[in-house]
Amino acid sequence: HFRKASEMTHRMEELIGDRRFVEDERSLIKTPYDVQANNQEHDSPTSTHQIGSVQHGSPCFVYTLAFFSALGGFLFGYDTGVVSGAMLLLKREMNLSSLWQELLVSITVGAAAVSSLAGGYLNGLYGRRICILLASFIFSAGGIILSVAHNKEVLLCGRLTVGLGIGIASMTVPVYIAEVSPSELRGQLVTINTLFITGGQFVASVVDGVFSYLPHDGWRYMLGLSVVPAALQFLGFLFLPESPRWLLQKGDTQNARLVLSRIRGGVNVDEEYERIRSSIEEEKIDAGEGPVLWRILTFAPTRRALIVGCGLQMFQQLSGINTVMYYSATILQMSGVQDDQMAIWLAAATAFTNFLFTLVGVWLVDRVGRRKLTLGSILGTAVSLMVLAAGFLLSAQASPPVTFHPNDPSLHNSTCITYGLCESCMLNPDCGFCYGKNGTVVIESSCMPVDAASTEAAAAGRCSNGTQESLGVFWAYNYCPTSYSWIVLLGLILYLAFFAPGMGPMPWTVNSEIYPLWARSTGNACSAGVNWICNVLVSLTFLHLAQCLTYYGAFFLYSSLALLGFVFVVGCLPETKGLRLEEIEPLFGRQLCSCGAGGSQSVHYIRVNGGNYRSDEDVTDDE
Ligand SMILES: O[C@H]1[C@H](O)[C@@H](O)[C@H](O)[C@@H](O)[C@H]1O
Repeated sequence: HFRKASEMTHRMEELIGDRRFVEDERSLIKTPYDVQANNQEHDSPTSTHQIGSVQHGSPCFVYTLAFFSALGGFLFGYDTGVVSGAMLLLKREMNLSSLWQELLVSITVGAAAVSSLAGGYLNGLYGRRICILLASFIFSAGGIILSVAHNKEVLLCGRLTVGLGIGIASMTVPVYIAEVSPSELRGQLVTINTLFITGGQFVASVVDGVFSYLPHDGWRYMLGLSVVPAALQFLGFLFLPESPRWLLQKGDTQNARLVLSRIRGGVNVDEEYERIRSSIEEEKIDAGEGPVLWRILTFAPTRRALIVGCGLQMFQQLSGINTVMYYSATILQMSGVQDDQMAIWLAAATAFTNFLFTLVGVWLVDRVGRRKLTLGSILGTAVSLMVLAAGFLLSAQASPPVTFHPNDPSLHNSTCITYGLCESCMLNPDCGFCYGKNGTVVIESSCMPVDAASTEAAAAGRCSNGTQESLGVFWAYNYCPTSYSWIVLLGLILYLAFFAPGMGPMPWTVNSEIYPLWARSTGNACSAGVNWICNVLVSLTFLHLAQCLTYYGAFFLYSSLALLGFVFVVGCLPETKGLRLEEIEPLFGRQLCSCGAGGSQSVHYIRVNGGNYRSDEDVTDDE
């Protein structure tokens, strides 16, 4: 290896006449082909091209691989999205208390947090393919349990099972896609996984809408339908190959070369194969001793990558995406949609908007790059959250007063009748606002306890049959009638337009590429774990937060967190567009929080004497 390296060094010196491309003898040797490849990648991000002796053939097979893997993303989106509609039917049929409803929703996310962490270990040991097979098997089992459940305990068991599948899929799929993709398509293909997540959420809301017309057992179809994509993925992966990078790391060189050439359409893969192999050799020196997490934390470049990866995932969730999605039906109700069935369909429209703008992200990621896309997205997200908050603030200030306190003795113990404003009445989940209208002016309003069976009606009085427009009686649960609702609606649309192309997919995409192979499974497991933990945290605290800070306070808080995220991204996220996976680790060799600006393609990093990476321009000949 050493002799070959020296010969190549000499040849390169002859060819290019300087030492700019010559790195220390253990590291990758950049040939003029690499430079040409980089230039070509920038010129035409998706074209089929020829680099010296290396041809990149048709990416058809890679698209097939990405499709079958991204079914994992679809199931992630479907299973997290379908539950809200299913719950409307379930709570009636199984007589679920609010504690049970919360349990059934959050056990899935909690299980995903645990299994994403465990997925790192499984990935390293058994490979990406086995983990994807395992996840789709678990998804199928979970779907079957849910569709045949006859009591709430079995339901809980089913929801826990699908959560386990979601966690493993969420950390494995982006890694697998990144490892099989050619660098010029990698961003786009990994982002397709998030497109499938939001697609799954959209399909779930449509399925919810359709089966909500089926009062008995509709939920069985909603929850059970996930078996179809899960089985499809399982069958597909029986025939699809393992990641060549993982195979090489495990020393299975023959299969690694075979798979690589199959994925690249049978073209000459010598150069790519050699590059991966030499980078694995080199990593053995970096990797050191002890448990992987310890090695990641004690080696500066991987520690920095982990901070960036976990930080991005944390800020994705802290900018409140799942609250906004969950809350969209209410936001839309505030804008004047009274009918519940209509609200379900409008929530589907929100999910579709999220999906549509993720598609914009797929188109942009390899064109403008990860850094610019994330920066624009998080800044826009922060501003839209402010618009949302301002809408809620204005609505709260114009909140109609309670003018009528019913004298029904059965209500005397209820706190609802003590409120003086719609705003405070609406913030208590046990109460709703019952009112009449004179034109657009609210008249004869009262705050009433909610019916035990459904939030669509009051427990007593004029609104005990819900809204009856013909009688001029309106029931508002979770919102107040307001003339500022258009601002809230505008905020919602802006939020999705900014969040979905960048902050939605980029944390997953960036995490799939920033770790060296030895640290990739564990790094992704940790960052996916952070995503799920923050997801639980935000969803469980939202209602309490809204009660303490009111809605506008909560959204202002999310907006400030998004601004903090912007500062983090400015300082810490380097550009990885067009770089090969093996070329990304050096970007983290620089000091954290100055690497962002150093994301330029023209800087070459050199690991000096087996230690830290430095820009080639800073390294002296002696070093
Ligand atoms: O990237 C995804 C996507 O943005 C989803 O819409 C959201 O529900 C998930 O939490 C997130 O991880």
